[in-house]
Amino acid sequence: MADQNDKKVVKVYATEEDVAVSLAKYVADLSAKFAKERGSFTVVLSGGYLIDTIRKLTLPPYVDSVEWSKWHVFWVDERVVPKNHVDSNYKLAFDGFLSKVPIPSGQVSAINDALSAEGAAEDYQTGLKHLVDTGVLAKSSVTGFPKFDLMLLGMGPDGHVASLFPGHPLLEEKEKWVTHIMDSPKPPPQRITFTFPVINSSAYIAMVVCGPGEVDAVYKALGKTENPVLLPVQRVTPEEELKWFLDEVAASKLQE
Ligand SMILES: O=C(O)[C@H](O)[C@@H](O)[C@H](O)[C@H](O)COP(=O)(O)O
Repeated sequence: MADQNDKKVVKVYATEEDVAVSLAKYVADLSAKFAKERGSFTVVLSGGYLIDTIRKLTLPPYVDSVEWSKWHVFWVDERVVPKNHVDSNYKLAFDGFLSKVPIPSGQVSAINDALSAEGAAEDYQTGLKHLVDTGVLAKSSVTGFPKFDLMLLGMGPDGHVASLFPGHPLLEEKEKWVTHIMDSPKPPPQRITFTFPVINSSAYIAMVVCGPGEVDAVYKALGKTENPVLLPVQRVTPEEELKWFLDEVAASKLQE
């Protein structure tokens, strides 16, 4: 098996606008590749600024050229709140992205917001199993976990990804595909999240970080000094490629 570092690409763009332009092309190219190879494209979104950074996909040429009918959309994590709540990652993605592109609504897998955190995580996992059984969602021949085509992830200032926070026992989950957290240090406290075995079984991951908030975390994750304890983001190792999209501000400590 290739060294994980062979799969890591770090790209630094002058501005956030340049990141957005380049990210749209990356996503559109992968959409075309998987639509052709598999007949579907399974895309996982996170919350946070990521949704704003994929805005170019909602504009020409992509809004007209991407095969949106092949897309199946999921969330790497979701807050356990109603879908119309200001904290909902579904609402964030709907308002900023999904309402502007013609993805069939039946192919958008939101959490069931009528359930408890535990129930919603189980229900989401059951939905994923069904999609693996019907072949919409691939399965990793390496791990046996579902293999999403592309995850679009953001990172928090503490190096968290999804709702997997530094020092939290959920970092060690090895069996479940989707789990729940009742004590998220970032509000709101109740969330559901994909686990590392699922994140790391995906084919491609774009890690998108712009602006000043995560400068130290980017440096810890990608700088020359080794940390005694890995940040959650440093545990991210997809099967094909991990591509970091940084602007010069986020990468400023790396370039010192
Ligand atoms: O629900 C969440 O909290 C997000 O899905 C989370 O994974 C997010 O992507 C990072 O925390 C970065 O968030 P910011 O963009 O808000 O810094």
